[in-house]
Amino acid sequence: MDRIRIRGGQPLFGEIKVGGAKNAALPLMAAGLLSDERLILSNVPRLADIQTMSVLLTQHGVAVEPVVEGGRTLSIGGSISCTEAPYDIVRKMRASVLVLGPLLARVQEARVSLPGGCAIGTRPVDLHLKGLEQMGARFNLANGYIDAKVDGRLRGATIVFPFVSVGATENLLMAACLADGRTKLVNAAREPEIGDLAACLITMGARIEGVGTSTLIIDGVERLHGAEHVILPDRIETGSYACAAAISGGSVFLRKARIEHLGATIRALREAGVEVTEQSDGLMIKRLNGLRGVDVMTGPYPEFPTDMQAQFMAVMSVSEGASMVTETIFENRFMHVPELNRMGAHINVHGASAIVRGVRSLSGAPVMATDLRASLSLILAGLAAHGETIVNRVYHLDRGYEAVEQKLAACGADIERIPG
Ligand SMILES: CC(=O)N[C@H]1[C@@H](OP(=O)(O)OP(=O)(O)OC[C@H]2O[C@@H](n3ccc(=O)[nH]c3=O)[C@H](O)[C@@H]2O)O[C@H](CO)[C@@H](O)[C@@H]1O
Ligand SMILES: C=C(OP(=O)(O)O)C(=O)O
Repeated sequence: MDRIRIRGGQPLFGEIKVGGAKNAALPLMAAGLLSDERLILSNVPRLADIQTMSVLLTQHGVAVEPVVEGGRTLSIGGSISCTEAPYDIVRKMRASVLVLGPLLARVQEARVSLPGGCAIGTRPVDLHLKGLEQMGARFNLANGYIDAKVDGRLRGATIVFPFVSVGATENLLMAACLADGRTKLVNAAREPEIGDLAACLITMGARIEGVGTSTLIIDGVERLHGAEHVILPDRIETGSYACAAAISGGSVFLRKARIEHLGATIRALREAGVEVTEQSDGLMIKRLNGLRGVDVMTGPYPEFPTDMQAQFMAVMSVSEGASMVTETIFENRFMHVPELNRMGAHINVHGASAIVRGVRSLSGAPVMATDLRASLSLILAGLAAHGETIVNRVYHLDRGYEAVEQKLAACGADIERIPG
């Protein structure tokens, strides 16, 4: 297994290009199941999760091919010959469940492995299933699989989500595009990745209103056609590298970063003493003086993203004063805390909140990455720490960050991958 070695203490200067958003690319690829015609997606990041979704779509019989060998544009298309999403693929990536809505809408049946929990929480899919049931789907849960069927087309329905779910909103939005009649999704998630998915579906011929709001109205059509779509830049990758500049000091230009998707993250960084300036084609992040503790609470967009919580906590661990970091989305997303504490951080967890008392410096140590964003928080701590940090279990990182060690090294970080 690969590891990442960091020798901390170097300020970062330079430029990092932000890639396409993983959490937009995955549902967009699943949307490729909604039409026989080709969906051409560009700005696709090179990530393990994208590879997993490609394998899954191929398993359904759909061709996923780069338009130019080695390029970042994928062509997805073809008829569906198999409706099973097997355990061996779904266990690698929970977002695999996003094929359920499109398969039911397109071919009226699906057999999808239940995703189960992961390191950050139990993560059920009950809202996905309840919504699809309201649209006429029938489910049988047995042997770890969701067996789903619908007689004829899915039917439009009014679905009121009891709380905000990104995945359930995406699954039902895609299903509703080919349903018979009008679907109303109330209390829908408003993450920019959902706006990106809706924009692509509209280009494919879907009729969707309310994009960007918490009520989506979809008038089903009989078929969708091919389209070309450019995936939006990854706001979590952007925020993660902004935290790298913050924790290391220096100044880094994040090319392609879009300020409008980063409101809560940028507010927190600015409050902590980081300078964030919008420039043409990106954001300049500078940290010239010390950092201050800031309280943050995660929540659905536009609130502070749970996917930035671990990285921001690493920054808080070396900021002056105390800060309180509250996690409201996932019940177990503090797995990075004991690892940060092993590096000299002073963090106590009380229920859903972590009290971070800033320390003057961290010290390098061997640490274990437990999930995707926790991995990056340990890399950030390593950048600020004295001495050497080795981050183990880098496969989590590879799910969602492309060439992280190369991007940071290009800005002066002493970081390398040690092949395992
Ligand atoms: C591939 C992708 O885009 N992943 C993102 C997506 O995950 P994902 O779509 O899985 O997250 P959700 O928004 O659905 O989850 C929010 C909360 O709702 C709960 N829940 C969800 C569905 C359901 O049927 N029942 C239920 O109880 C979850 O356990 C969690 O506590 O949004 C999360 C919240 O912003 C992000 O952290 C993930 O990076
Ligand atoms: C939690 C994440 O992804 P997933 O929902 O795919 O586990 C993430 O991107 O931080």
